Amino acid sequence: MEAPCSPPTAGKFVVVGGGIAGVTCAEQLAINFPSEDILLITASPVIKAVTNFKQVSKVLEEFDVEEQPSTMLENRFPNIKVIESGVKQLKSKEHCVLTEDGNQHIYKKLCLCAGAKPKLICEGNPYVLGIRDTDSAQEFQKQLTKAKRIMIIGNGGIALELVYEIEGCEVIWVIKDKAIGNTFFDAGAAEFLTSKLIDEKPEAKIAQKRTRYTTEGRKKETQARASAGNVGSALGPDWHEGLDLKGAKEFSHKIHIETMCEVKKIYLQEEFRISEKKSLTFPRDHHDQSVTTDKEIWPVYVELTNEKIYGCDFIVSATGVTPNTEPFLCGNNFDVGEDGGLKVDDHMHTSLPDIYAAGDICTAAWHPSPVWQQMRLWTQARQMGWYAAKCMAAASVGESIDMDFSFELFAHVTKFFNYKVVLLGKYNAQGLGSNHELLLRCTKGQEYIKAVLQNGRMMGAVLIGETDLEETFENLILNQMNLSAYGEDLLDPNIDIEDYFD
Ligand SMILES: Cc1cc2nc3c(=O)[nH]c(=O)nc-3n(C[C@H](O)[C@H](O)[C@H](O)COP(=O)(O)OP(=O)(O)OC[C@H]3O[C@@H](n4cnc5c(N)ncnc54)[C@H](O)[C@@H]3O)c2cc1C
Ligand SMILES: NC(=O)C1=CN([C@@H]2O[C@H](COP(=O)(O)OP(=O)(O)OC[C@H]3O[C@@H](n4cnc5c(N)ncnc54)[C@H](O)[C@@H]3O)[C@@H](O)[C@H]2O)C=CC1
Repeated sequence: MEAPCSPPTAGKFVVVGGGIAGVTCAEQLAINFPSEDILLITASPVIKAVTNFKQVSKVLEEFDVEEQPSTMLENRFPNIKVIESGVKQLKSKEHCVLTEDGNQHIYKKLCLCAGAKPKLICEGNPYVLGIRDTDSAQEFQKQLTKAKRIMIIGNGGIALELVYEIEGCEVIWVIKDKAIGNTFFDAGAAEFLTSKLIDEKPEAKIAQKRTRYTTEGRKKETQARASAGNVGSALGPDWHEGLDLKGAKEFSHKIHIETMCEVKKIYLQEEFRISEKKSLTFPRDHHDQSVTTDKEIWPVYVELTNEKIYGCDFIVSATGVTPNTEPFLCGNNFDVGEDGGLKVDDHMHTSLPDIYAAGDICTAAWHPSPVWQQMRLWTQARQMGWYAAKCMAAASVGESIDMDFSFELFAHVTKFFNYKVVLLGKYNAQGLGSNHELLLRCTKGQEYIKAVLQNGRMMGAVLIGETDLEETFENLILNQMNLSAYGEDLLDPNIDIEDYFD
């Protein structure tokens, strides 16, 4: 029997999770309260630190992420103490968390930043892999080196990155939608990008921001695992840079896309043999030499809802994430969002006293700005962690603060298919209904620009390629200037629109 937690008289600020959200929150608390001890409890042996942070415009930001041993964080902030152990239970009434190492920790204010885990199409099948942290990415790479054909399910960030990066292996890409990349793009942008997939020649990568990983202290850490049952921190931008994503053969992209369908049934080899069903060969065009033959026997077979069956070496389920809430829910009456996250208000406060949440684990349940939406991304994890710390600090001295400016406008910079991609505001006209217009400019192989307008005001934009328009568009969305008079000039490449709005 565990001893009951003592009452919350001398509790500390406690943060759970060593990802971007948790580390940013702990750092900010440490700065605000230099004479208090801040406890960071994390299941993973390494933490994620934001370095070289640069505010490039009002809302767009750039930074590197370093995976570091937790001692580096403690050295930088002597008042942060890191405990490497998973939280197994939260007793919110007693203001106490219990960790797997058998200890209990009393908090005065707690911030839950335990991230999320892959939402797999089926649990417990050894041929279905998810990618989240360093361990799962390495396992995927190991399997890929032996693979002749894999299947990728899902149409979001991970799938987009994988189909472009994988070489030397046939890829069957199964998507529910008509066009690729539905979480980020409309059909027009998808068409612009698709030409890159058919391009057989690998091209030089453009210089872009990289996630840097420290090697210092990492040797023993790479062998270490997150505490039993827990995942490590999520990977971030350019997670695949250090991995050689090459299959068993010598060629670049070989991708077949099955659109508007899902997985109906997965058969193991023997099950499939008994079923006497027939699988298809890899679809090829006339000048294509297929690497696999009709005679191939695969470890696993997938029947799709369009009745087609393909065999493959393994399946990647890149089908989104589920917030890591289990250890915190039992016995605690949290309000939980439809996506399974802990609902937080505009001060990152959950529905329970003194408990905050930030990053992938939470569901933003405040009334958002008309041009902001939550997406489980690196930048939002940092912004939420930082703002949660500010709110915790203010509340502990009886003050209140205004919502941080970063939640005024959704802004995401990333790279897909070797193009720089900037997404702003309601970039896909999300929630705008039919009452909006789109302005488009596209130069094949170079750039794709889309502006979303409603009642003459810019509500969002997609900028693919080196467009140099992000700051101007960011300002136009933020100041909600009436642009009706400019019409199509707005995207005319012969007009320098920055001059218009200076
Ligand atoms: C493959 C991949 C590529 C991505 N690429 C991008 C990208 O290009 N751009 C972008 O913006 N975003 C990207 N993301 C998303 C981004 O990485 C996440 O949104 C972000 O890192 C979430 O941060 P977090 O701190 O909320 O959670 P996490 O990074 O998941 O951290 C959670 C932490 O909590 C710990 N933890 C979990 N359970 C417990 C427990 N019970 N007790 C104690 N500790 C616990 C974990 O060990 C971990 O340290 C990518 C994600 C993946 C998986
Ligand atoms: N460059 C970037 O910004 C990147 C961001 N990420 C982030 O990492 C996280 C995980 O990435 P993803 O797994 O790609 O999630 P995601 O949320 O980006 O995409 C999930 C995709 O899976 C599809 N899907 C869901 N259930 C399905 C089912 N049963 N069958 C078929 N398809 C299904 C959805 O329609 C969607 O296309 C996300 O938060 C994502 O935003 C990941 C990689 C790159």
